[in-house]
Amino acid sequence: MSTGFTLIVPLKPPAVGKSRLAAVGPLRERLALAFALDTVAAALGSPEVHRVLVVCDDAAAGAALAALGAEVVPDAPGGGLNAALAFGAEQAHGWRAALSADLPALRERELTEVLGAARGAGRSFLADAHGVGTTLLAAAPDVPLAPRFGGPSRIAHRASGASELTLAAATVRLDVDTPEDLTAATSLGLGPRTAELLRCRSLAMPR
Ligand SMILES: Nc1nc2c(ncn2[C@@H]2O[C@H](COP(=O)(O)OP(=O)(O)OP(=O)(O)O)[C@@H](O)[C@H]2O)c(=O)[nH]1
Ligand SMILES: C=C(OP(=O)(O)O)C(=O)O
Repeated sequence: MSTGFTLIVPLKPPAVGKSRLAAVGPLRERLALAFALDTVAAALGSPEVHRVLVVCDDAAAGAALAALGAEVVPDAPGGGLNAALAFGAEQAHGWRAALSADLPALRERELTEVLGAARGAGRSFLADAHGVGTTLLAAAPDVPLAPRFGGPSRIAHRASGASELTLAAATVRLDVDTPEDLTAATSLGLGPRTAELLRCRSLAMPR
């Protein structure tokens, strides 16, 4: 069995996800997919990653992610984020980590460092850039992932006994929920698909 991680990446259908980005207008749906593509492409480049399993009900998004090399399974439980993650985790063995799909600045080197650090604990997590949520939750072989994402999940993961990872890893922490987060991710350096989409938008905008 490979010793690399299986990453479980949950993705809401882009047509309904990223609602807090409504202010960007009709580009929101394409941005949601571009974030996921940049996240998965960077993740697949990490030598710590053996497999990326995306849990998503949208056929077009699933096909685009599969073309990058991800495996895609439908969100069969349909019971929200933690149910989707638990379902994905059931289909993986060995080291597993849940990773948010909205990390458009993700750098493979930083993800590699975080996953390497996660091997020091049975179950561990990385808080988001705001220090409120979680972007990554990892578990050793035979340790249940027991995801508690959603809202103030940093405190929920701590309370559940997971160890908090303390690396800086700015690009792994920066999940984009709001236009302000998108500005912050742009400063860190966006992945190519998200950057291209924003470049086309700025060309289309009247000066
Ligand atoms: N498969 C699946 N993924 C989900 C579900 N809910 C959230 N996600 C994904 O989980 C990650 C974190 O979710 P959020 O940051 O809240 O994303 P979101 O729900 O698209 O954003 P908002 O509409 O602004 O709340 C993102 O990658 C989402 O696409 C779900 O019910 N099923
Ligand atoms: C799902 C989460 O967060 P958000 O909706 O803020 O991205 C989380 O951090 O657990």
